[in-house]
Formats: sequence, C-alpha cells, structure tokens
Amino acid sequence: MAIKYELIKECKQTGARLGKIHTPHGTIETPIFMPVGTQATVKSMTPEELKEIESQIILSNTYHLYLRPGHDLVEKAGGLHKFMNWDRPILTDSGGFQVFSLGDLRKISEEGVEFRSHIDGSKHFISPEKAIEIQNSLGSDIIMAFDECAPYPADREYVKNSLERTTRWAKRCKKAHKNTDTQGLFGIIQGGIYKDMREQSAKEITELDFPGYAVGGLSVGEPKPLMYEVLEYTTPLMPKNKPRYLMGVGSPDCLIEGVIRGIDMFDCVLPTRIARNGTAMTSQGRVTIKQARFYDDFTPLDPECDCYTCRNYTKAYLRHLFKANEILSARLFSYHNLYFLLKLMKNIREAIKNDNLLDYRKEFFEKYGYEL
Ligand SMILES: CNc1nc2c(CCNCC3CCCC3)c3nc(N)[nH]c(=O)c3cc2[nH]1
Repeated sequence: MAIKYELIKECKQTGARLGKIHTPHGTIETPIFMPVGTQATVKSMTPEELKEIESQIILSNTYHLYLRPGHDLVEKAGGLHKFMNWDRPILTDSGGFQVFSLGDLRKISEEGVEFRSHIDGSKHFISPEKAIEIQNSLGSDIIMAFDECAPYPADREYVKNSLERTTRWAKRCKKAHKNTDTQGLFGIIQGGIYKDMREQSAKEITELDFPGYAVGGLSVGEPKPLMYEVLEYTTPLMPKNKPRYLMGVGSPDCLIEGVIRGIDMFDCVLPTRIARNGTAMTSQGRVTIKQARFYDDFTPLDPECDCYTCRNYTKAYLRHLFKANEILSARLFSYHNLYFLLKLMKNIREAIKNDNLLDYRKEFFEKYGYEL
C-alpha cells in the first residue's frame, strides 16, 4: 500500500491527533505543514535548505507542470523526485483549483474543464482521467482527485451540483489511477459552507475508500470563524484512521485552529509569497521590513527564532536588501518564514504529546497578537 497512516495519540482536550504517514519516500510526522513548490521548486530554496529546516514533504502541481515543462518531460527525467532532486515525499494537487483560479476558464462540462493557459493563452482540456495520468507521470507519493472547488459565496444549488460532479469525477479518478502501490490517491470533500452538503459529500467520497482525504472548498475568502465551523462538523465525518488534509491553509492561527479541529496536513503559499514582499511571520506577529522604523534596527527579524536568517542578519540589513531589490532578500525571508511555520508545527506536535495544546494556543495568540 502506498500510503499508511498510523494514529499515535488523540488529544484529550481537543480533536487534535498525533500521527505518522508512511510513504514510499519516507515518513511524515503529523500534524504537518507542507511547503508549496508549484513549479517543481519551493521558490528560492534549495532541497538542501529545505532539509536543513526539516521540511518532510513538499507540494507541486499538475496544472503548472502539465503546461510547463510538460509532464512527459518530467517522466522522461525519471519523475518529479529525480527531476528536482528531492528524495522525500511529494504531494501533487490535481489542478482543479488552479484551473478555476488561474487559467482563463472556458467551460466546465461533465467530461472535464476546457481552459486557456495563464502562460500563453493556448487552449487546453483537463479531465479527471488526464489529471490522474499527469500525476502518474510525475510519480508523486500522494496525488489528489480532480475536483471542483466551488467559489465563495455560492448558492446551495450551485454547491450541490458541484459536489455531485466532484463525486462522479472522484470515481473516474479512482478507476483511472494506475500506480496504486506507489502513489496514494486522496479524495477531496466539498460542500461549501452548508452542513447538509458537507455531510453528503463526506459520505459519497469516504464510501470510495481512499487512503486519505482532503477538505476542499475552504480558504476561498470565507471568514475564518466560518471555516472553523465547517471543520467542526466535517472532520468528525472523516475516518479516524486516515490522514485529513485541509487544502490551502494557512496562516499560524488557522494552522492551530485546524489542528484543534482534527486536521493533520496543511499547505499554503503564504510563507514564500509574503517573503518576496519583505514580510516575515515572527513570534511577535508580522514584520514588514520596508517600514522606516527598521532603518537602523540592528536586532534580528525575530529575537526568539534560531534560524539561519535570524542568527546572522539584522533588520537593518534585511531592509537594505529588500529596498535594493536584492535576490538574497527573498531567500532570507523565505527561509525564515518556512522555518517559522515548520517550527510552529513541531511545537504543536509537542503540545499534543504533553496534552497542553490549548495552553500553547493561548500563549501563542497573546504573543502573536491574535484575539482568541
Ligand atoms: C488558498 N486556498 C485554497 N487553496 C486550495 C486548493 C489548492 C491547494 N494548494 C495547492 C498547491 C498550490 C500550488 C501548488 C499546489 C485546493 N485544491 C483543490 N484540488 N481543491 C480545493 O478545493 C482547494 C481549495 C483551496 N483553497
């Protein structure tokens, strides 16, 4: 079996769990944050640096790699692990979300989605079968079903039709998936913000018996409390002995709140995206380095952080790099932001072990500046 989840401990106070996911390229400790490497690279980081910060798994994407350089080239290279020189687990998203949010969408039909490339405007068509064929070529350890992520807001009728198509597509993905012994196919639960729809989607998708499941259709602009509410009634509908992946999340508060509500896996482009804008996540909240107050501030980005960036550079120097548009700026901020989120997840795993996750949340929120 490609993917085996080991539930190690359930938190006494919350829905949090400690677990391990065994994959052909290694074991992942959960709860886990997964750095995003959309185009076969976690922007500006080398695989060695990702290992230095203890990244256990990274994400890549069907839509992007199909358009450029083409999944057949990656297959010819021996698969994504060899192509990008990353020998630990990789998860690829199916492209459904990206087609809807990136490409110039032409039309959705039962067969699949016709769209224009965001790169050169050329016309393309992705079906559930095509999305699986591409991910089989990429050789990622965890692949995602081709789904439709309904927009927010969306009315009940739209959400119902969309989740029912996502179920039909999930069945087609399961049928098309070839390498079941080396690649685990995860199903994706939709249903928007409607409890009865989430129940219907969870039932239909979990009936298909996938090795893991994602909660899709969230982090699409809905208020955070609404996302938390949807999680509260959706994760209990998901099998306890399988990993639960909340797609596209997120910021430090959402990671903690998601773990408390039973989520094991997260991904988000934030750490590397805000890094390119000179913004850091720190123990005292966000720091945006271009502010004048940092001109002659010779203290580290985050006094409580022991990462390479914080041990060797000052805010004044980082501000200079950013203002001078130096490439090193994006690298040093990305390194720190990824380290910060991976360290946060390590602290969360520790807190679950010690049964004090709620105290950890209180302490973290007070320092970071979130209201509980
Ligand atoms: C940011 N919010 C958000 N992201 C969602 C994503 C994308 C998750 N991140 C993928 C990586 C980013 C590029 C390379 C892979 C979603 N993906 C799918 N398939 N379905 C969703 O409902 C779905 C829902 C999502 N919501």
